[in-house]
Amino acid sequence: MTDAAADYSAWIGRREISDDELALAPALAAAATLDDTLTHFEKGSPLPPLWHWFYFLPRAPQAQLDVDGHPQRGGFMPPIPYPRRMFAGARLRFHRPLLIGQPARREALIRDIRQKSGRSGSLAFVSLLCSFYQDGVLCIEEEQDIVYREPGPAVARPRVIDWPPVDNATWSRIVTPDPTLLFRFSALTFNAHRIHYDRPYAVDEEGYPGLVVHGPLTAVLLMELLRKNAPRPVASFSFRGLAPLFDLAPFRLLCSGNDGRMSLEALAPDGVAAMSASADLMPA
Ligand SMILES: C/C(=C\C(=O)SCCNC(=O)CCNC(=O)[C@H](O)C(C)(C)COP(=O)(O)OP(=O)(O)OC[C@H]1O[C@@H](n2cnc3c(N)ncnc32)[C@H](O)[C@@H]1OP(=O)(O)O)C(=O)O
Repeated sequence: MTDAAADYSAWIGRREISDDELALAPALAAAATLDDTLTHFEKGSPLPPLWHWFYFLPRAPQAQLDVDGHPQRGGFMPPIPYPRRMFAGARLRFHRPLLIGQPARREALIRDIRQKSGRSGSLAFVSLLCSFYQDGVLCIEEEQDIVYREPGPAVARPRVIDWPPVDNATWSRIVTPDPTLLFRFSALTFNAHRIHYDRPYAVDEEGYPGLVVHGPLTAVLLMELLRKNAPRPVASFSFRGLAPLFDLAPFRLLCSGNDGRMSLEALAPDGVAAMSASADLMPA
């Protein structure tokens, strides 16, 4: 790989187009993984928000995977040399639901690449703008932040507290992130990143205390809490990963708000926020 201080401006503006038929099977597999036994899905059903992540899957041949399981950098993604890739966050606007069983298109654009200095060391953020179309109509706009970190000290195993009670106005859920859930989510997204299923790699190579929960999984679980309880569909959603979650202990999801402005959090087993998110519901 190249120098961390290298100029990656040639990657800004790069585009990648991916077409998919939005088959029924991935939606049924996602419903099983997310324990949704109530929603009936068939061809023509609207895809729940964020479930577009189960389509337009990466197609890098096995021979082109890097040691971490992601496609080698230097193709669509810039050849940033920091080895620790993480999904940092995203901001989405939902204009119209994608419909299952109909062709759709994803257009991805590298919008920005920024080098930053954080408490964990040097960071490089790649910001992707992804637009999703069906019948030529823009359905979803998503700005995604992928971060590459330099190696740092090993991350400590999380402390575990007893969860305090929540008030009646807050929707909450405790999630047990066991390896089967992480495996099924990796399979749904065709994400071969080894931190999510290869414990020796996650612990010995990347310094995590356990398997890492996918940021998009935590975001989907927060969105599911909203989808099952909110009175109206979600118009926009944004989230930021603050600290990794692991398969070592349950974590808690919280959602509260009013007038259609919702605040959401995923709390690590020690009670500290690991992801913060916000959502706006469609107007009444
Ligand atoms: C899928 C998939 C991979 C995954 O799912 S990995 C698991 C999910 N992701 C995570 O668990 C990430 C959790 N977050 C972190 O570990 C840390 O927040 C992070 C990203 C390493 C940064 O921590 P630092 O303490 O080093 O950073 P600072 O708080 O000091 O901030 C430094 C500057 O960076 C900006 N920044 C920090 N976090 C984010 C973020 N999540 N999104 C965007 N920007 C962020 C922060 O604002 C500071 O910027 P300034 O301009 O103010 O300097 C897969 O690989 O596909």
